[in-house]
Amino acid sequence: MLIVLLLAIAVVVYHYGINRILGLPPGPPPLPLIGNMLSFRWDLDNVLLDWKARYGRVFTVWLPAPMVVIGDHQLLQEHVVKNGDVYLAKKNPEQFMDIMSGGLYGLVFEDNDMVKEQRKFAMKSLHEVGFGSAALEDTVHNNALETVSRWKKSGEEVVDVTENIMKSIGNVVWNVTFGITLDFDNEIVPTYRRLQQDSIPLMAGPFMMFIEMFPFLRNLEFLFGNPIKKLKVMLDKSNGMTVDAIRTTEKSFNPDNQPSSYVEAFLREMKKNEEAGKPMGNFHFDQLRNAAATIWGAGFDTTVGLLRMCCLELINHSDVQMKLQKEIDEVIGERRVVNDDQKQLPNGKKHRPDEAEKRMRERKDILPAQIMTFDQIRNRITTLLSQKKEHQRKVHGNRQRRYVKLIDDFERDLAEEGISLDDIEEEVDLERPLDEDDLIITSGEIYDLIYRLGNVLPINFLRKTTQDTEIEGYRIASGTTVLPQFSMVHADPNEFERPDYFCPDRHIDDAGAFIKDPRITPFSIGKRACLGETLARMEIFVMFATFVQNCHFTPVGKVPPAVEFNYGFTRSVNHFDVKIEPRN
Ligand code: HEM
Repeated sequence: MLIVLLLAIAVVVYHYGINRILGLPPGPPPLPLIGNMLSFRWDLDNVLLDWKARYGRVFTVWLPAPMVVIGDHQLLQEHVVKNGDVYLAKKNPEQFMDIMSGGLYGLVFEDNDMVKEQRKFAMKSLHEVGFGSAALEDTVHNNALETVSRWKKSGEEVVDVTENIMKSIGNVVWNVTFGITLDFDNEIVPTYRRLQQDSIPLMAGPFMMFIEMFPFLRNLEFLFGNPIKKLKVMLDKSNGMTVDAIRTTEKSFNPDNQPSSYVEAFLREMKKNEEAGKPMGNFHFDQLRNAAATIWGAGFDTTVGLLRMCCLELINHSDVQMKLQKEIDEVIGERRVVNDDQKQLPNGKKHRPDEAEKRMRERKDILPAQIMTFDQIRNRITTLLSQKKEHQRKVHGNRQRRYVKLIDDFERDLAEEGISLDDIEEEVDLERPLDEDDLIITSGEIYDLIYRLGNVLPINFLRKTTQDTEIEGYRIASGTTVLPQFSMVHADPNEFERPDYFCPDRHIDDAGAFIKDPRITPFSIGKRACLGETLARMEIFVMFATFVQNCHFTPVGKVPPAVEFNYGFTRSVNHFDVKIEPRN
């Protein structure tokens, strides 16, 4: 009787499809227990794009639990961005978090009830401790300079760029997280990275995916080679390092001072609650330890991986490297690279005199030679243009007109406010007009290579709908797991011609100007997008432009190493060596 019943259920499920029965969008038929796991590959986007072509812009995949996949630019904007609150919650990996953190804490997989509060606090604190500030940019630039000065001395030696990039980025993020300035050659950063790299294959392995669906498997881990026990040993070490760093910060922490790191901001909040006799709520030590570990972990390997990939691509595309060098020589020359080199001209709306004054006060200490008046800017642009060769004149002509127009608009806006240019001319930076529009090839390279093809997260974090909603006519019930797979857009041939092909020119228009592309969203979208975007964009630009300005990268042998990836939660290029010659 039971067999007949099971057979009848199987026939119904086969005939109607499990997705339809459960009210989910269509998708590849899943197998019992393992769903669509047989089709799983770490470079999942190509598999997902095939399914998108077959089943439509929204579809269901079982890996091994069911999830609704959205990998279409328009749909991501219409739903995940516009209905942000519906996609605010994560489908948290509870078993994994129990093993790693002892519960749902931190800033990626924290309990959904604390997301709004903790994100808001983190954003405020990170801004307070220096995101977007000249001081932090200075730290990044100093680390970039230390890196290139070591590379320049490498002579005939073969260089693994990872070591110094890792130290640079590690020092910056450690500083932002704990307020501790490490020696460039400290042991903490490499040890942490080793632990991170050794634990990722265990964390991202199929066993972890299955225990989320079948938690009882945790008791049978001995059958699978004790992955949890092995993982625990490494996690205890890295958690211990986080606790040690927090304790060091605590020793010098003074709640009356402006916090210099996320940990100090958190400690101040704890103290404030305690003094006001308020319950500690979510501002307790477990949350502090996990949030600090998240900022450190999320901000470290992602940026290191992308900068390594840049160096590898430079030796694979020597033509691009030459163009980048030429552009950086012309636009920046030998002066220090600043993040504002990639920003738009001040248009008078964002840069009111008080703000300009603040920015210039911050900058004056570090960039004394670069302050200029508007007249000097006009003169400089004119001189610059007159020196250009015929084929460059067209591009620069466009830019000159744009600069002069922007300056005129700025002047008019100020006049409306009763302020004259003379009042603020002292505060204008010579190099500000030499912006993203000038560093066209550099910006195109960063956009196409790092932001479109870089793809550090092969599978984005899963969300869980907070209320019933509808996508493409399908009713999506509250609590449904959704994968907002923005990287599918970057790899979609319907969006980008020959998407696998690295091509900075696709971001440059016919008039030679750089165009930002809203379809490229490497920091994800909606209300759970990356919290470190401001820092990451600055680090990448300042470091990368400083590398190109100072070093020439060549392959060790005749043939450059292949661009191949290793996968875990994150994706990064395999080990490679280069030779580096100094450029100045
Ligand atoms: C180039 C470097 C980076 C890239 C490409 C990157 C990308 C991402 C992506 C794709 C997410 C997932 C968003 C989602 O769930 O939809 C994320 C989350 C996050 N990132 Fe980044 N990130 C980078 C650097 C950083 C840095 C420097 C920090 C901090 C200093 C940081 C902190 C975080 C945090 C805290 C989250 C979790 C946000 C949440 O779940 O609410 N990231 N990042």
